[in-house]
Amino acid sequence: MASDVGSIPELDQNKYDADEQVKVICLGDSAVGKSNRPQQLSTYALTLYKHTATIGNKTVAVDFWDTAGQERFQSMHPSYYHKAHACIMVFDVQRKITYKNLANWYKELREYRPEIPCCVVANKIDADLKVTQRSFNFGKKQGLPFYFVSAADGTNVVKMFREMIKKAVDYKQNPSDFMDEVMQELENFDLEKNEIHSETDEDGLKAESPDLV
Ligand SMILES: Nc1nc2c(ncn2[C@@H]2O[C@H](COP(=O)(O)OP(=O)(O)OP(=O)(O)O)[C@@H](O)[C@H]2O)c(=O)[nH]1
Ligand SMILES: [Mg+2]
Repeated sequence: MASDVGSIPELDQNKYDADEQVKVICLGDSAVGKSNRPQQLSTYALTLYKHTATIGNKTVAVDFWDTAGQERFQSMHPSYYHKAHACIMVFDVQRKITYKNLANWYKELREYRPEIPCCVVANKIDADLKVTQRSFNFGKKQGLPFYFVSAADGTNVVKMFREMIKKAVDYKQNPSDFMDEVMQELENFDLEKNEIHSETDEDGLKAESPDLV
């Protein structure tokens, strides 16, 4: 599924001067289709997909974090959750156990990231379109957005990713978790500091000037 992000027309990998930068993580059992790749040996525990999206008039650099293998232990390393701004939880509509396990993934997510936006994705609907008539209440109970998706034929993938990127940006700019508020304050502070430096440079007062160092 994550590899499909590359086909989003608004995404342009060459834009690096983004206005905002967010981290989005994927959670879910093995083989639900998080990476949408034919079965392969899990050589790397982590794959990072870097993309640039245009949301409104802003360019957003997105780091999509995807796992391979680690989720078989039913738990992720804390660094996976660190500073994530949104989470996409995936299950396979063909395998009930992957739906049941969402509760465990969600519990772990909330231990590390109590407030970030999260959604539930029912993947592989191409295998049996009838499933879209069924209701999967886990997401509803938690008040999470829900998407029927096929990573194989692309149904709803772009829509879901775009909506989650937007939510990630909104969250980053307006965090409801205290530590995240502090992080955002620090980032703004750094930005202001850099602006002051570049203004100073334009005035010809360079940092290497001996009396300023
Ligand atoms: N029919 C169908 N098959 C899919 C879809 N998405 C993924 N698959 C297949 O499901 C299998 C598992 O997909 P992966 O993307 O490797 O699953 P994963 O969740 O990344 O698995 P791990 O990397 O082991 O955690 C592969 O054989 C994919 O081709 C889909 O939307 N429809
Ligand atoms: Mg994978």
